[in-house]
Amino acid sequence: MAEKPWVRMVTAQTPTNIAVIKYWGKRDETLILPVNDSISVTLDPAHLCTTTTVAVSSSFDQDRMWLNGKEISLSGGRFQNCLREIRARACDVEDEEKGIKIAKKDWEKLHVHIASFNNFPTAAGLASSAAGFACLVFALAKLMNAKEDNSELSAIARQGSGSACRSLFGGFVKWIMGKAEDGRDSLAVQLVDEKHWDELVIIIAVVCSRQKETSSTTGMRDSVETSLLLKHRAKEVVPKRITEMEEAIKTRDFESFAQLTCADSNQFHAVCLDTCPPIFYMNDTSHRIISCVEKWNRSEGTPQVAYTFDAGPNAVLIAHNRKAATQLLQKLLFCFPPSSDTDLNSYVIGDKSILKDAGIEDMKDVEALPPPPEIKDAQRSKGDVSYFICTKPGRGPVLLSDESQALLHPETGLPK
Ligand SMILES: Nc1ncnc2c1ncn2[C@@H]1O[C@H](COP(=O)(O)OP(=O)(O)OP(=O)(O)O)[C@@H](O)[C@H]1O
Ligand SMILES: C[C@@](O)(CCOP(=O)(O)OP(=O)(O)O)CC(=O)O
Repeated sequence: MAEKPWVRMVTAQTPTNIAVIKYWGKRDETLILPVNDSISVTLDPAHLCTTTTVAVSSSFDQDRMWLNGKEISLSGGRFQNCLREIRARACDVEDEEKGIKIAKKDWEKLHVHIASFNNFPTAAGLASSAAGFACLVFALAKLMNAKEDNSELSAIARQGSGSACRSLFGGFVKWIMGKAEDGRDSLAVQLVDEKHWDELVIIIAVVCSRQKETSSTTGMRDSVETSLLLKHRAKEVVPKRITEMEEAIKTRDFESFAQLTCADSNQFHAVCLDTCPPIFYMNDTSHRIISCVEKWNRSEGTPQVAYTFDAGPNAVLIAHNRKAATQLLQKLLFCFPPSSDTDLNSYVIGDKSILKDAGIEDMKDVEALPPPPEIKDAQRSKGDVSYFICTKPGRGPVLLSDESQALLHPETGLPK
């Protein structure tokens, strides 16, 4: 090792993902092994992503982490499992430019600093844990020169949070549940990359929620213990749906894709209701959004939009193409206009070009929107949606080589 204090850093950016065939239920709580396969679409990191810088230095005396600028404890089992698994795969590192040489055996003694930032709200039902653990594992693997490919790394990220394993790839991703008791075959694989079906547009309605939600971890534990519907779903329903979903994605068959996505989201929430005590993740606004999409799809004769809801009230709406997304946004803004003190610019974020396509430039345009003809006596309710995010399927993790994007100081290894 070099004699004078040195810091080696790596910065990575990782997307979040939304499941279209849901993971719900574990067969092993510690290793995080699921009761069924799941499939997700990765969301464009331009709008929703985690950036993580990891640093190693002989001068660090303990592992430390800062999340969104605040120091957090790394003592939790999930962080410890990820750190241990990555350290076990560390290899020799040589940085000639900085004169740093770290031998494989040294990694056991060296400590790391981690700084992470989510460009979207943390723990708000937007899968920050998925992007967060994927980014942590990916960045540490690069720092420690681990030779594992992204599928192998996904099996480590899985031990941070199950859904995190699917954030190691872009496009559409399948988490294979695996059979092995030690979980080595429970990992993610890419089905197709983000270019395969690039006409899809995704609009997320971040729904105001007053009630405290049951965490996914607790919720799925209760479902495994009490829901008979979950047993039936995992054994009979999901295996068939996985095959059909893979085919729909491969052939870009939006009709089948939408039917499967909506049905699977609804069944997941039915399992939550079938759990004792029952879990309510969706609220009235979520139900109104479903009804709005169902009515429109029905009136068109063929689905224009698919909806899916995770463990919270937020709606993720996947539109067939830009035209459908434009019409969808008009309908959504009619039904859920911003409250009087919110400006349009902060109400529709992400890819704002869809707003432009919809001919909406200011609040006057929102007020002038016609009611969706397929909804009888369409009501307008202000303030039920916090904001909308317009996005699309996106790429997997990347390394950021520009040091100015690092979250840790290159000399001290402390947050900038
Ligand atoms: N960038 C990050 N790096 C590492 N861990 C993170 C990061 N962001 C979030 N986490 C972890 O995930 C936890 C939040 O996960 P939680 O499941 O409560 O919310 P969520 O993933 O945002 O929402 P949901 O799972 O309902 O979609 C945080 O407390 C932290 O432990
Ligand atoms: C409803 C879901 O979003 C559940 C995600 O659960 P988590 O991955 O957050 O749970 P843990 O593995 O306990 O961390 C469906 C999905 O993403 O497949």
